[in-house]
Amino acid sequence: MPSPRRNVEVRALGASASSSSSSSPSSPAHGGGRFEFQSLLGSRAAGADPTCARLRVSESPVHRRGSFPLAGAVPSQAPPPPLPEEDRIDLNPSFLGIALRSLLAIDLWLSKKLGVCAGESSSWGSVRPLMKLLEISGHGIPWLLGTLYCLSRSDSWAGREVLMNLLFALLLDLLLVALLKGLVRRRRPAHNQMDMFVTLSVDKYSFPSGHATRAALVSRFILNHLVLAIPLRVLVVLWAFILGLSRVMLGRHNVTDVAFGFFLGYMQYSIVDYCWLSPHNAPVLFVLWNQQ
Ligand SMILES: CC(C)=CCC/C(C)=C/CC/C(C)=C/COP(=O)(O)O
Repeated sequence: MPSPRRNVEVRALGASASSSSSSSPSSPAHGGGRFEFQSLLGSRAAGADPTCARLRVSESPVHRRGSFPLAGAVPSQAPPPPLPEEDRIDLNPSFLGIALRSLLAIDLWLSKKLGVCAGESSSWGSVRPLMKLLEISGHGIPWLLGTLYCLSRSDSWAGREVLMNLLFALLLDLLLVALLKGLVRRRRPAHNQMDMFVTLSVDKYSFPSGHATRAALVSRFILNHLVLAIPLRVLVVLWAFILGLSRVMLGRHNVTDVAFGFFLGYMQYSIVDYCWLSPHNAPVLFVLWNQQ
């Protein structure tokens, strides 16, 4: 008794097609089996989904009798009946899907290549301690404690206003990064050693890089609110860039985590600037702080 055969169709959006009606299942050109692409234009009459071309996997060359060692064990004589709609698996390899997959593959490959300080035995393992020092320079705790300390020492309204907004920026950053990490749940690269200085539970995830968001946010904040000589301004930008690069070199992140982190941090500053806290729009905050 012939074993029941489950047909699976792979839908390819926009794939070029040849109508199934024009090819015989047993024609020599098809080796007795059949690749069935139903054209976007040509298969409406056959009741096909007009947005999809279909490849019947069970009849693909690898399933053809004799074309694969195991396939010969299951004789197939009659062409299969038409597929019910619910038996199809939509893989939908759209152009966007293919582009994203390719970007992801490049991202993983490049990140692995750049992860030269991921372990002591890595090719640049000797600079790992320096990278970890850089890591602490962009960590949330020193920035939060430093800002609180400066706030407590500040004796001018203008200084307090800037520092209050920096505190707001740092807290907003922590919140947004935690939210995104929890939503996206992208794992850190396999070559990462989880030996980071104080982390939150969401920090087991890598997208986006919290260090990169902070680096972009803080450096844009400093450049806009501190009067610095040009060499110092260059140093601030360099610090942010090298901190981002060090995340990939340490194996903590993939390149896209850091790139998106820079973008997010940059945008976060725009939010902070837009909602700028001042004694006029948030008097309670300033009065409360003054009473401390
Ligand atoms: C007020 C409060 C919740 C402070 C928490 C500060 C803290 C532990 C931040 C975590 C910073 C961190 C390890 C971020 C991870 O950075 P990635 O670049 O590895 O994403």
